Amino acid sequence: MIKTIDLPTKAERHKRFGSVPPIKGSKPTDKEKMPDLQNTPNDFLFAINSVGICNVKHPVIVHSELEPKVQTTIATFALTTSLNQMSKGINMSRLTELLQQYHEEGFVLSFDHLQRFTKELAEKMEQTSATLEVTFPWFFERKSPALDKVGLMHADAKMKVTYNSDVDQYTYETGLTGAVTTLCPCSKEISEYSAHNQRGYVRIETVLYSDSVCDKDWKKALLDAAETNASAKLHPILKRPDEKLVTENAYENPRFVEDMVRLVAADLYENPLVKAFTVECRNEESIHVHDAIATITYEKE
Ligand SMILES: Nc1nc2c(ncn2[C@@H]2O[C@H](COP(=O)(O)OP(=O)(O)OP(=O)(O)O)[C@@H](O)[C@H]2O)c(=O)[nH]1
Repeated sequence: MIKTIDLPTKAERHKRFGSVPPIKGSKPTDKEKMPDLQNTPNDFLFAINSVGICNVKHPVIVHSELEPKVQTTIATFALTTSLNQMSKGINMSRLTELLQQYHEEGFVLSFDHLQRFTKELAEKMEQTSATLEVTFPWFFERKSPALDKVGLMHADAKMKVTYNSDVDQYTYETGLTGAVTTLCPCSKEISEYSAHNQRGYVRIETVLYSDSVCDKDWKKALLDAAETNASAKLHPILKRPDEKLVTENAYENPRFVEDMVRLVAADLYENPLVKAFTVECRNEESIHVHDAIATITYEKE
């Protein structure tokens, strides 16, 4: 049997919980009559390198060399501009206004689009430089090594584009963090049986040559650099024949964190798109409660 409660109306409930009617204010409600504090000129002591909004979640379309070739994913944006010393603030609403405009046109995360976006952003905000940074989970199909069982994996990808109107130039950065298996060479060497192994996280950040930004799938190149140098790849689905292969593969390719970052660095060095890079490997050690970590930063010029 349903119990009945004699509830007051919603308006009465709100009143009882403290809501009060709006006052008849004296300040203007028309946009034209409102003071524009952000655009009030004065000497505000310092120019600002970067001001804007971050942690903005938005759906985007991602193209990929791997299956699925087209996917919709949720990205996290940071949209910022520079600000000169004589302006109090930027017009922040214009940042999300532009994001909505691109969303309505179908926002594909290509360097082409991001390049257009940052230039429009700098113009719309009347500032010399604008930066768009976007991170998103990128999904790709992975087959099991023996039985070809297909499942979806993901890595965390990042794109960053900065436009500088003073020189009419862009900078392009990419990033990817992927998980791999690493098996300890020392443990393999000294033990009668087995070797400790763990999940390692490879984080790669790159600065690309401006003239090299093209249709090539940079995500796949960074994923390959991380995975093909590891003891073994991770898989969403493994049957017994697959598991045997993955286990043996890891044993055949032991890696310290130092080995990982050096080998990934060598692949990035050989990649003609990459001008500078940072590679970090962090192993969640299975024989410790702490992690092992190594980093290399390198500039080709
Ligand atoms: N500059 C600045 N704006 C903020 C800050 N915190 C909040 N705001 C935003 O400022 C918004 C007003 O946006 P503006 O773009 O300046 O509004 P507007 O001047 O009516 O917009 P335009 O017509 O495009 O010039 C509010 O909705 C707030 O979200 C802050 O710390 N700095």
